[in-house]
Amino acid sequence: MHFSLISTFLALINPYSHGKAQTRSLSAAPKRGNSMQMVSATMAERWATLSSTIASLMFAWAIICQYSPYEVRNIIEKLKQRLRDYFNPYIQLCIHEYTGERLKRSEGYVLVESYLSSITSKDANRLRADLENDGGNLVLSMDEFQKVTDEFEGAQVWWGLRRISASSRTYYPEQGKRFYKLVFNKKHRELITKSYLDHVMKKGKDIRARNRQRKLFTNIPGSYNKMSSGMWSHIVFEHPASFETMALDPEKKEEIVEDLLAFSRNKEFYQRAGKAWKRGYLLYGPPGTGKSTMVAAMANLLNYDVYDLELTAVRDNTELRRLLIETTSKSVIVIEDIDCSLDLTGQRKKNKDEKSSEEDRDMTDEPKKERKEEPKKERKEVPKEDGSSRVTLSGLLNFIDGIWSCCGSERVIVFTTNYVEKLDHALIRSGRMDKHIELSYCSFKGFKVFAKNYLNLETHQTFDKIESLMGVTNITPADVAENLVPKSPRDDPEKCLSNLIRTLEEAKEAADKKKKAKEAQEMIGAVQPQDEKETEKPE
Ligand SMILES: Nc1ncnc2c1ncn2[C@@H]1O[C@H](COP(=O)(O)OP(=O)(O)OP(=O)(O)O)[C@@H](O)[C@H]1O
Ligand SMILES: [Mg+2]
Repeated sequence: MHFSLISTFLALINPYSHGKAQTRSLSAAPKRGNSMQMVSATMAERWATLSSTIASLMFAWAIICQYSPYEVRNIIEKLKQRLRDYFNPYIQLCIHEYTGERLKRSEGYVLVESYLSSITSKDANRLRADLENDGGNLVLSMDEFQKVTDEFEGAQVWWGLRRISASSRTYYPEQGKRFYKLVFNKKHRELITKSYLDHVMKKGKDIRARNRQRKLFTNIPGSYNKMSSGMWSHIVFEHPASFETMALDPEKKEEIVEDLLAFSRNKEFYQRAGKAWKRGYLLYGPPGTGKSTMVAAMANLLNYDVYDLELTAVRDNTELRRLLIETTSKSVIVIEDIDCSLDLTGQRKKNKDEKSSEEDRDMTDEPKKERKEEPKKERKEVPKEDGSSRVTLSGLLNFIDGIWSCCGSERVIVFTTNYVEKLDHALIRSGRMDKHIELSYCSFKGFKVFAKNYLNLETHQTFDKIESLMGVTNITPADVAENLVPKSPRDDPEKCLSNLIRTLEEAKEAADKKKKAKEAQEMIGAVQPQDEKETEKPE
């Protein structure tokens, strides 16, 4: 069968072949009795002829391709492609790594990469492990020229990573252009192009969100990476604080956690109510009571980035607005120690002073004409002329809930302060700072959280003493933590607890002394006027 086909083919393509003579010689061969030798000789000749014919054809094709006009070549190429498509039952879809002028990595490519990282490890023989952008988790992905199979609603698809080698003239000649190739059967076209690709993008987003490295941003110039193009510079946010490790009353802790979770899950509510999807928290209390720690715990709970806004480094209200615009969704924007960040109440106080002096003038007989002519603009917050920040209270109020605050969503704004009474009421009213959380001295319940986390103790014979001492002394969680931290390898839980008891006793003694001194002073104060009267009498 094969021989006849080959000979027919040769006869067709080579009119000068000796097909007939050879056929004749084949049929005559048995008569001569040396058939085997003859067959092999003839086959060798035919193979030689065939290969020389193929070589000639290829040569001719190369000449045609090179010297025929561009239009002809184009037509041939199109015909070839159509012929291939006609017989090919599969569809091929490419997702390239870079879009445009290599400026930006394609989001689709990144999501496919994330999606495939979940299935490649099962299938591909060669894997690649990459660190996430900021040096976080190792992410596995398939290496080049590997293929993995996936299935979706009964349809089978094949993914492959390919590379077109780049010319030496490109900017990244060593990299070439990478792309993912998806191959599937024509009959699944609808299913794959709609549902399957949606599924890939959704799952890719989920995986990316899980592997995402959260960032801590600051607006202090040149503080972190100087390569940062925007107004914020950042580092990876890796604070270990969590609500589990925070020493707080369990009820209070639960209330805060529920409030935060309700906020993050209430997208529909905010949309329905026509409110910007943001929430303000004011954390106040003495130093060392865990305000900054709680900000970190909030960000970790919600899986948000943190923007640490240093108000004194912001030049004016315009810059403040620009900073706000550059923040992303899913973030905690924190202004620490807001009472000492800027003299935000100063302007208002000044206005109040002006107002009161005006009222004073009203009391006097100053001519009314002059007062009417007083330009109104002078009453506005006047920016400072020196190099310091010119952010005003109204600028900050607008930052929190002005019209610009809606560009972006799912944002938590946190102010921390040691002196809540110093703050302007407008700054902390509901709608701006929706929830006020007081963080105070350590309670016994808070101490038990420390004992569990630091010393792995649920109960101990000293706990009663500690409870009674804590009832009469104020000690900050920071001080409790400091006493419970082992300072040397020999420090066991007993030692740490006795350290704490000593600190508590000392604090109690100091408080008692202070109290006695105060009482004595009050006594003196009560007695003094009488003495003074007595001394006055003889005079
Ligand atoms: N409630 C708490 N739970 C757990 N640790 C705490 C708590 N409060 C304070 N700490 C510990 O004390 C240290 C200081 O706390 P933190 O910096 O959060 O206090 P702060 O209230 O922000 O103080 P400041 O007002 O001076 O900024 C932290 O390192 C933390 O370990
Ligand atoms: Mg702090």
